[in-house]
Amino acid sequence: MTTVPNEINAAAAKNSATEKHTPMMVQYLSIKAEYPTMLVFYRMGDFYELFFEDAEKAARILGITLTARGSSNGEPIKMAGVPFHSLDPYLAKLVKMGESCAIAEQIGDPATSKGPVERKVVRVVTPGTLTDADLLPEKAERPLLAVCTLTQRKVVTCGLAWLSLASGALRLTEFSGEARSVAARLAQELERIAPAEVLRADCDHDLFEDYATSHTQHVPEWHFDVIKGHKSLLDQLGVATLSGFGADGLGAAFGAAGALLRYAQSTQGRGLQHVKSVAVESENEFIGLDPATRRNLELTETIRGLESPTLFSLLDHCRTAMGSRLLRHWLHHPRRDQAVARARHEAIAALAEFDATGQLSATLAQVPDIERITTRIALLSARPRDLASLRDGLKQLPSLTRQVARCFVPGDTCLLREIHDDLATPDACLDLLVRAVAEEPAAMVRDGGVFARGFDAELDELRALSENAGQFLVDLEARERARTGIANLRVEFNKVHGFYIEVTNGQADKVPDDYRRRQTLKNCERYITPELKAFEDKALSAQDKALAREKLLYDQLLADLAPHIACLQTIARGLAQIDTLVALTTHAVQHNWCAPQLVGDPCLAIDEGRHPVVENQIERFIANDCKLSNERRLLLITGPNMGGKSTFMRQVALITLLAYVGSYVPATSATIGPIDRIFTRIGASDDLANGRSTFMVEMTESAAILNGATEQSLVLMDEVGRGTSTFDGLALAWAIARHLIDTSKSFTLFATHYFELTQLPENHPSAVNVHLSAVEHKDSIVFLHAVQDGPASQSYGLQVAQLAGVPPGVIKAARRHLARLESQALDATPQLDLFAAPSVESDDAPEPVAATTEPSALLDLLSSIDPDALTPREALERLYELKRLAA
Ligand SMILES: Nc1ncnc2c1ncn2[C@@H]1O[C@H](COP(=O)(O)OP(=O)(O)OP(=O)(O)O)[C@@H](O)[C@H]1O
Repeated sequence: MTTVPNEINAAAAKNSATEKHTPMMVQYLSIKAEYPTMLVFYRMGDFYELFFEDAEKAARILGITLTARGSSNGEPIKMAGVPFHSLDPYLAKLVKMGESCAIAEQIGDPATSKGPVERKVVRVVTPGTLTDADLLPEKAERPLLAVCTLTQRKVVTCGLAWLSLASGALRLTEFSGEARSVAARLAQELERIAPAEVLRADCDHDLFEDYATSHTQHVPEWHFDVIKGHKSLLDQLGVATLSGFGADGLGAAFGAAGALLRYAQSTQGRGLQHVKSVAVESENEFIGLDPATRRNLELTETIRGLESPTLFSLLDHCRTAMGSRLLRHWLHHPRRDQAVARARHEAIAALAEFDATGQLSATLAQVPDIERITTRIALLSARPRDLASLRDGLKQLPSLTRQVARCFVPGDTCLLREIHDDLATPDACLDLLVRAVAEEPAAMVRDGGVFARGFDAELDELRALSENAGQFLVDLEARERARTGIANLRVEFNKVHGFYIEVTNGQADKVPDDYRRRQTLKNCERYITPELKAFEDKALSAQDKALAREKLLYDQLLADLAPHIACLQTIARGLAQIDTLVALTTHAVQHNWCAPQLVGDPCLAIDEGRHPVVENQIERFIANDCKLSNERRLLLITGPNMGGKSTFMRQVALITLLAYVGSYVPATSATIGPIDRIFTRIGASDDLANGRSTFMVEMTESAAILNGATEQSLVLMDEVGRGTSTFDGLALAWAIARHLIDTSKSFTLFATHYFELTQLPENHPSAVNVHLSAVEHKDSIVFLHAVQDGPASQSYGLQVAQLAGVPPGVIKAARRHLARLESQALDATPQLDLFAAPSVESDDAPEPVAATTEPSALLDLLSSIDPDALTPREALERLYELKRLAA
């Protein structure tokens, strides 16, 4: 984390640091004092150099050589540099590591400068304010987020403002409560928004304890002033009131917006003319997904942090980066409003029915990232090739709208119609681009050749002058050869000496008087004539003038495109939506997914559901039903390890999520009622970085579920309680399940290895036992992966261990120990028999299962067994015998 000192500190640092330094170092240090937290790249000739600690840090991160160059103030100057033409890949790497960089260019003229050439920071690159195509990931946003907290009578209000500078999307939200709950919500929001950079007031500490992963900038508290923030939002959006954006009544969020806009503008060195609207997100807009759930469901990242296989990598058939980014956003932001999802389902149905995906995909593949190009136009950083590809992309719009129009009835109001209207060709903008930009322009304006012929008469004239040079030189060469009689005379040009006539030494006596010597080489002399000199002046200045003219025209072109920014943003939005819908349709059609029905009554009825990612990875996936309703709210899922419990639970959550995202789902039918949150407590993982053990993580996540789950929540609980001792774990699992049934009344899938819990349904009719089936075959076990009614009959733990390759000796010892444990369990109370009643004191805990057999019969049998003489199979048979006696 870094701190920006106030101006006074910066000035003091500057004064003391600049004593006894060389003039160049004085200049460097004064620039550095203005950007104390950033790596300063200082332009020197063909290199950008970093000095002192910056050099050490850059050398470490970038793997470049650290050298020393002379000394300043008695200290050797540590230095590391990168060539100017390959700056961007280095910046990309630094920004990825969370560093911010300031690029200081030479802006003075070396010829007229006394002392070091004047330098100025012309570009600031920070993780959350990137717009460069080379520095940004194509398929993800890198938002900048500001957090403002206000406390009044122990109630904390937390306002968030976040901006994706590359797209211009600005969003606000606000929430309040007691400090602890606000901190938890903040952690949740930070996980959802995943900012690349966070701005916070330098005095604001408490709420951030849990969250230190993204790059944090501390800025002065007064940047978060609520009234000033409100004013800067009004100015930014060019409106007199924010009511139209649903932002009435916000406070802290305005403070955050103020700090955010100030910071974003300062990094760009200019206003943000593409940020013209703001969206206010309310707490209940989206289906709540806590950080653990986002991770467990592997939406965009696997639990191990890989990019695939995830739900996103599976569905991302998008042909544009805009579509991929929107798909990623949709997956993390399913809306509670069923109408939004339903509109998308209808669009998918229409695209599939009219078989429109193939053609649309092919056309979309020709479309560039119009969203980001538009932003670069707004920030005046668009390159000539951006404009050429924008032009070519806009030319695809008529074909796209024709294809979309096939899929709805004229007069219909539907999502496809809205998209169709968004994709109307912006004729004036396209016409300007077609007229202005050369078919294949140079990469940089400074190289010339950006504008099309016929766009500007003056430019065409200047170009003609330098282009006609070729013919003039050919003619001149012929004329001079004839005049002098020197057959091998040549007229040529080089960058250092300009135009010249070259005559070999053998012909020197034929050189006329008006030839002036320009350069002497070993075998020849080079001359200039008054005629050639006059031509040279004209041609070279025409070239310079043409370049200057192109630069001027380019600035003008960007200014002329500015009024089209809003319209281009609308087009980008339409393109992203149609691309995402086409991708979802493509997957649905290829994998036989169905349209889910979203209904008002509480229910979750899935027929033949599959796990979208796993079904793609294995040959024969067994489809399973899941039925939940008012009367059937909790499924207790038992079954062997590896039986498919986690897969089943995750698939139910993913199908629910996909339905609300607006996608089709992997099932033959799915009817789903209102859902407000999805909670998951799956798998045990240590969070050692935050000092929390497996069990602590498990209980923290369980606590969040018990406190947050409602009747409309979907809760997945996988083996809760296994992180502690058997009795503690069992007791906790029992009590948690009961709370979910009686108090939360959520739709719950509860997988457990504690067979005692399978007795819950006896006293709680809304709980139901199901199990994943398996059969024993010879000495091994075959998983059927089918969900069936009733509890599992046994757990097959040892068989699974054997399958996993645990050495036979260990398995044998485990069998012996198991037999011993089970015989002890028959003797002792409380018993360890996994089918016996729990030792939990509970008003409705089931009665202990009474042993109906005389203990002596059991003991007799037990004492007759010589465990060492038994084969594993015989041991198991004895075990069953014992159990039969005990039943
Ligand atoms: N419905 C299914 N059809 C086919 N294969 C499946 C199915 N469900 C799961 N599998 C396969 O079984 C493997 C184990 O599944 P899963 O992890 O869900 O089991 P589990 O019961 O949760 O095990 P544990 O109790 O050890 O966590 C999966 O990796 C998958 O390959």
